[in-house]
Amino acid sequence: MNLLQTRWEELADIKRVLAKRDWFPGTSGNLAIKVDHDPCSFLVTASGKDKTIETNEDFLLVNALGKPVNDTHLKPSAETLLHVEVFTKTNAGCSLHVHTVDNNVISELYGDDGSITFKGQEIIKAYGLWEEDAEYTIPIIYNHADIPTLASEFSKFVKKDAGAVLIRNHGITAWGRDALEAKKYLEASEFLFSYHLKLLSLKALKVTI
Ligand SMILES: CSC[C@@H](O)[C@@H](O)C(=O)COP(=O)(O)O
Ligand SMILES: [Zn+2]
Repeated sequence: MNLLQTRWEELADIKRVLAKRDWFPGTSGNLAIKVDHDPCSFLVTASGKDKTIETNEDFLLVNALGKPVNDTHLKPSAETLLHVEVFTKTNAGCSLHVHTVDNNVISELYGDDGSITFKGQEIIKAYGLWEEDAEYTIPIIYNHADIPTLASEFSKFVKKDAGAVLIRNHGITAWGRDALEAKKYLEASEFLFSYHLKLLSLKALKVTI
């Protein structure tokens, strides 16, 4: 198998797993995996497709500008420019974007604060933070409809080879040095969102009864 096929299979595996979790409602979400560093090229999901279905047209190869490398009728994801920021500013190898109810609610609850910080949770180790009092902060940005504007706002928080950014009432983009790390950041974040919302609801219930 050549490098392109290997990366295709890796991304297809992640897409299959995330689809099983219902993390692509209404055709939302997009995934990207780096193929080459110099010049930069990456596979990205084709735009507007039902990402729960597997086809041989799920991904296309794009360059550092997010433009298709080969002649194709496929359109790169509408949010390809965000993945461009990840791959051109860091050594990340994979970038994942999903819309979930939990990430949308968290982004709305804490959107005015501009970030949410988690602490005192074992799963924070998934971000590579092993100290007992470790904290992990996820920035929350405004959901600009203009994608170049959204990408440039997003870019302000793309500083490390692995990370996560919430887009208010839209979704999350998480990335890592490889597919495993990007998935780990994404899953840890969704775990923390779900835990936090459950805890808030139960605390509110306790107050009212
Ligand atoms: C129906 S989801 C809205 C889309 O604009 C977008 O946010 C999204 O995540 C999927 O867009 P896509 O172009 O398929 O990658
Ligand atoms: Zn989106």
